[in-house]
Amino acid sequence: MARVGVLLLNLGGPERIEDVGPFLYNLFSDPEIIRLPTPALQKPLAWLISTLRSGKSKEAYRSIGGGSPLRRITEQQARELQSRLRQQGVDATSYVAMRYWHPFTESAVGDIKADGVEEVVVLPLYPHFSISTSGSSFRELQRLRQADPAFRRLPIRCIRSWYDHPGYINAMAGLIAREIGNCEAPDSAHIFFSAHGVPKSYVEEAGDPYQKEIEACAALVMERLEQLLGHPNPSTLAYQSRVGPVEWLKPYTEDALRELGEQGVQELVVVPISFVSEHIETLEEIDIEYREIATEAGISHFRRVPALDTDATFIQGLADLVHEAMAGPEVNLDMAAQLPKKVKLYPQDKWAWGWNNSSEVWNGRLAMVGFSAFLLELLTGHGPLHALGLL
Ligand SMILES: C=CC1=C(C)c2cc3[nH]c(cc4nc(cc5[nH]c(cc1n2)c(C)c5CCC(=O)O)C(CCC(=O)O)=C4C)c(C)c3C=C
Ligand SMILES: [Fe+2]
Ligand SMILES: [Fe+2]
Repeated sequence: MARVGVLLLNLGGPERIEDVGPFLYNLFSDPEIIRLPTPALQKPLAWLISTLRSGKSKEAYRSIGGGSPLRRITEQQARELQSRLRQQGVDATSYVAMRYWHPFTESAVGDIKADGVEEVVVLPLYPHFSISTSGSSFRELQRLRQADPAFRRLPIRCIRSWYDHPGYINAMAGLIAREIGNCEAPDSAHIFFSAHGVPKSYVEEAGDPYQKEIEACAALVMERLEQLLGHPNPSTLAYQSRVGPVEWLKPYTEDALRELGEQGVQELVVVPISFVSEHIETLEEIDIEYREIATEAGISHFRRVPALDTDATFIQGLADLVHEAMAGPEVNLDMAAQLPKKVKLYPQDKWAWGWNNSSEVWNGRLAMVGFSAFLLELLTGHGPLHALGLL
């Protein structure tokens, strides 16, 4: 029997307050999170944004006990999945690969090689594919594989997304049904799916399938829930956690909550749909910020369905996914990261006159150069603006 390494991908989170700044710097250094036309500006901008954001982020992490529980929960999921697979006769060892904090992807790959694993199943702990999450981790793994012949030789089977897998859908519907059971009026409780957002351009310009997968997933969960409860409930899907000035997927969670309040909704059951573990966005953003907004909007009963964490049906669902991947063909990282349509992922370089893609790119580049020069002058205290007496 082959020794199988099950590589679980996740985002990672700061474990202590001092980690918040460096964690944010790693996150914003990733071109899959902020896409700049000029790669040389990625690191300076990551430094600037992480410095500006870290106060707000630190406050949020302080309010949930000083750090993210993501590593602890992901490692627990990994242990439970490993023992489930071993009980089912698979010689499996699970590994956790975080994208922006410890244990980093590189160290998980080092452990896989040291343990003499013979084949790898890559399982993102994101049910829905997004360029910014699974896509980014697949690319990171691709870079490591290209640089390392020993890793490249290992057969690899990647699971791209699993938003419609019965194990996951059943587990989600089961948790929601339990929460509905605690409601004052179970038949009319409003189910509110709050998914993590992404910038709208990811979907409309880069062809990110994330929104489609979220919508299909919410519909499947509602279908299964109706079977479990024996009645339909009203539902809403909205997107949370917007960062920065650009437009993200809509409706935004805060706006949808206010609208439901205006419509007279009294009892809300919030479902964190794109997350499979508790973390800052569930514990702080939903439980504290959105609860406050909902209460102000007149929603008197605000309940939140817990994240799946180590729910037994969910862990069995993950084990099924691994079995199915092992029985199927090799799926390499390129295949897993592929987008359905190639739109303007990296903007064109060729110059063309007029108000078009190319002029937008050059406007962007010139603005970035100007902005960096301004930043440099602010930091050093020397430059043309000082010479002119403007700074
Ligand atoms: C499906 C899940 C996620 C998507 C999609 C996603 C996209 C995305 N996120 C940011 C910016 C930030 N994300 C942060 C933390 C964070 N995000 C996710 C999940 C998704 N992100 C997780 C699991 C975590 C870690 C949470 C923890 O407990 O530590 C943060 C840091 C926290 C904060 O300051 O709010 C930022 C910033 C962008 C820009 C983006 C899409 C482009
Ligand atoms: Fe995020
Ligand atoms: Fe957030």
